[in-house]
Amino acid sequence: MSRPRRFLVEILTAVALIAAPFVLPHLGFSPTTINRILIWGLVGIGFDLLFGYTGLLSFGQSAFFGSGGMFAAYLLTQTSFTNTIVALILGTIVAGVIGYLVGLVALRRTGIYFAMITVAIAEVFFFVEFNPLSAYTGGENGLPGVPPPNLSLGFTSIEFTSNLSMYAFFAFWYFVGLVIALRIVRSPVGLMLRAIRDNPLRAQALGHNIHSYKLLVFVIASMYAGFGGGLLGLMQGFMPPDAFMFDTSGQIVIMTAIGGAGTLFGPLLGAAVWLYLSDFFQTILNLGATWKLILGIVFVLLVVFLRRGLAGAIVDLYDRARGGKKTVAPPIAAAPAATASMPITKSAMSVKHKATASKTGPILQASGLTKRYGGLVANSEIDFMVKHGEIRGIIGPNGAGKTTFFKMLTCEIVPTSGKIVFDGRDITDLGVADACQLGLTKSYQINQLFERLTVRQNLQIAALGETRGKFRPDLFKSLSKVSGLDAQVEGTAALVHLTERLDTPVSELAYGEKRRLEIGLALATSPSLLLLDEPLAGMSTQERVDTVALLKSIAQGRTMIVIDHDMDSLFELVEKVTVLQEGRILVEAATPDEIKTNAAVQEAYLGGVHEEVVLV
Ligand SMILES: Nc1ncnc2c1ncn2[C@@H]1O[C@H](COP(=O)(O)OP(=O)(O)OP(=O)(O)O)[C@@H](O)[C@H]1O
Repeated sequence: MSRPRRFLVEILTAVALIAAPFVLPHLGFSPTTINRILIWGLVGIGFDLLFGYTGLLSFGQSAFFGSGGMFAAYLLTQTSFTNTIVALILGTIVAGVIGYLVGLVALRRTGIYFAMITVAIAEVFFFVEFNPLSAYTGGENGLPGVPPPNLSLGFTSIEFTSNLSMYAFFAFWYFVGLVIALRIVRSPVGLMLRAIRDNPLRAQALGHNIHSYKLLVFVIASMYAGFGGGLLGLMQGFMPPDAFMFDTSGQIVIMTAIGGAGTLFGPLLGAAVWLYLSDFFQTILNLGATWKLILGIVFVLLVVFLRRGLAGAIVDLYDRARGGKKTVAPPIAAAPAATASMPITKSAMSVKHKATASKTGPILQASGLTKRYGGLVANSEIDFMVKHGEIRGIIGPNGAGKTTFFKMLTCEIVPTSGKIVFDGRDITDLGVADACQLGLTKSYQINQLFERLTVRQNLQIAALGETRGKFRPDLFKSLSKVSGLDAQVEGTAALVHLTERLDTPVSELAYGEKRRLEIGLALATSPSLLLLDEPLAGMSTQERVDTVALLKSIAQGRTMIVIDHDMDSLFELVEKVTVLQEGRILVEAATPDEIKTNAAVQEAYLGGVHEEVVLV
């Protein structure tokens, strides 16, 4: 992409920021409202990274907004400190440190529990500000006398006192905040945040430390809030105590919901509408106390009718004006299925396997593996071994414990007792991300994809675990500059015959394609041992034939364990088969022919009918 096109968003934003103070007053915006919009827009960028991109709904932003703002205001009013920019930065750091400590606690839970913890934290900070720390925060009086922004150049100092100069100061920082956020969302970390939003469990199973990424974005959002709090003090010449109020957190959520989450610009648009309407109802229409009621109704209408917020509605309008959304993908019928005759392309051959300590002998050994759920024994005393280069099948009636066994092998669940050794290393107590990093991963019985992202982004998420390890805070690195990523993604797409669909959103794929992508995600992590849990589940007859052909091509030079109920297809693929029944091993490592005539297996499947049957 050419440089101007790559920076189009930044350029358009800069132009809009320059034009705003000349255009908005004609639309009824007061200078103070315009500055407030920038402050809320900036705080909202951090909140959008947390909520819109990562899916973490926090009601605790007031704690960081207040802490950062109060710290900067305290420095500027109660000490001899005069440099407003350094005070802002120090306030931002304080908010970040507090965000880190709060995040350590709050991020231990997810969903509604996380949201509730942040509500409680906001209330705790409000109390602390008013009581134990009132000597520093001014209690209910706040901190008056905050100087206007200034810029010390050594030989001279510029003061931003007029409306326009203060706007320029705030607009500059909004722009800096936006550019930083754009870099973040275009980095590998940005993609990881979206992966966590869409499917945190799969992101973890692909080798990523999702807790660290969540903590990182929580701290970033706290810093944006802290910086915004500092700007509020400078704008008003007074740091108000209500910055800590729960209402502050609520406003950020409301503005982001109106403007559109996951857009970065949504909070700015939301703040513009929200603050404009507040002013309009109170000062122009003189609605008295009823203005809040009307504003509430407007909020409900906006959120109900503009599901993707104002930013989403603008994008939809733009698409419509251009004659509908362009689909990059060919129609589903044109997407090639995998066939036995399809050659493995050069790029597919380049998909890596992780190196193992040895190349022969056992790669995986489980001994005495048991899993109990209360009184139910899902797996009991399983001894199991797979050698390098082997393709092993696992069969067993429904509820035999096959999936539970896979979950223990990939460290997704902890065994009640027993031991798992992978490539000479005891992995029994490791987590699923560590197991994946070592080269042991699985594809799921029920698709676990990142539905809102494209096929390319899905494969990138998987491949990033391999190229970057469990966690790397490379916030400012472009995704396109991660070495080896494109080759791994394109190679894997070729291997699972999804090259044509790389830029198609997963939600638009056919079922068979999704199953192939499910396998592709596991392959893109470069596993040295690949586990496939019912890869043929839910497929039509033709799709099964195609997928078996695909699995045969994938199996070349790999070590794999495959669970499936379709024995005809499985027996075509594997060399040895293990049979599970009621959580125990019934037959260990027999050939498909031995399995077909094994009386115990027939009894397990047919419940005691002792005749030779063809198992299907
Ligand atoms: N999280 C859980 N809590 C309680 N019981 C569980 C849990 N997961 C699995 N089980 C039980 O453990 C037993 C084995 O389940 P599992 O899913 O491993 O069997 P399976 O052989 O994979 O079955 P299927 O072929 O139908 O997928 C079943 O009785 C199941 O109900």
